Amino acid sequence: MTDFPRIGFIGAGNMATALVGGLLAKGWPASALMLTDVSEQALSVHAARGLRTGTDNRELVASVDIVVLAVKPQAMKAVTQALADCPQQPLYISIAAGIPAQSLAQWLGGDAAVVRAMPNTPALVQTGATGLFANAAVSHEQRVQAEQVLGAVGIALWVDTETKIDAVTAVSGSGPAYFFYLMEAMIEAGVKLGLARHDARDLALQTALGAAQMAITADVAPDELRRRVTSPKGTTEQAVAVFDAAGFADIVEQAMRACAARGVSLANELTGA
Ligand SMILES: NC(=O)C1=CN([C@@H]2O[C@H](COP(=O)(O)OP(=O)(O)OC[C@H]3O[C@@H](n4cnc5c(N)ncnc54)[C@H](OP(=O)(O)O)[C@@H]3O)[C@@H](O)[C@H]2O)C=CC1
Ligand SMILES: O=C(O)[C@@H]1CCC=N1
Repeated sequence: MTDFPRIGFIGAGNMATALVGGLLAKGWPASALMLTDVSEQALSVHAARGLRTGTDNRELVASVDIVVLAVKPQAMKAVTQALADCPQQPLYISIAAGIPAQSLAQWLGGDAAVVRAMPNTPALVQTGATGLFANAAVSHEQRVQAEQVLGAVGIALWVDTETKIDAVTAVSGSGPAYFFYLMEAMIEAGVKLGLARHDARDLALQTALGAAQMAITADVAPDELRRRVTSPKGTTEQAVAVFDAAGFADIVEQAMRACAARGVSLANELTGA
């Protein structure tokens, strides 16, 4: 094995593109990355920067150490069943929401080594957050490899039960969308308050970056950081009161519960459980 395991991505869409971009930026050699997709258009951006691309998933399995299954959950059964009789035994890393490792291993022929990973798109800029779960067929060396790949583009942590992957999906897999949604809303509100759109955008995004950076580096929790912004009888207090009156924390919890529940219902729909 080289220092950089060869990684093949089946599905060259949003998440695979974010992971590949993050790995390249981190110094992963382009020669160790390969992608397949049914869409030539999805592959063209990768081919243009010198990566190996193709449409034959079995050929990809034969030429890599790790196969990242990066198709939509709805396509996963057909994609994996078509690989069941491949003689090679790579490590499979599925990034699909919902689909259990046991179903994947069964579709892949029975005893495949499967890591379920739930990454997120900030992997593109090395600030990804990934939860990992390994089935019993995954060796210690393969666990290290999975961590090496996902850890190259952000933080990667193991969860001890597979059901927690749905919770990871609710927090960090889908999480970037929640923050983008808040950014969108803040920009629109800033414009309504009289700012030029580009100023509202610059201020909102820099504030998101600054708040995340502070929350990560501070020695106190986010609630204390919030209190430090909230002067008694001041302006922030008024904004927070409006959030509270609308049930902000409850809304966030309901949204995240719906997200995690969709992981479960996807599994039921797509595995016949
Ligand atoms: N987007 C995100 O933020 C995250 C996504 N995920 C998971 O990642 C997976 C991919 O999501 P995302 O990247 O957003 O989806 P995309 O639809 O952007 O990418 C999937 C790609 O796979 C292609 N594809 C379909 N069938 C095959 C096949 N048989 N062989 C090879 N490629 C095929 C699709 O082509 P076509 O469109 O023509 O069908 C598409 O280009 C999903 O399972 C999702 O749950 C996990 C974490 C975060
Ligand atoms: O929305 C989805 O289903 C995928 C999984 C997590 C983020 N995007």
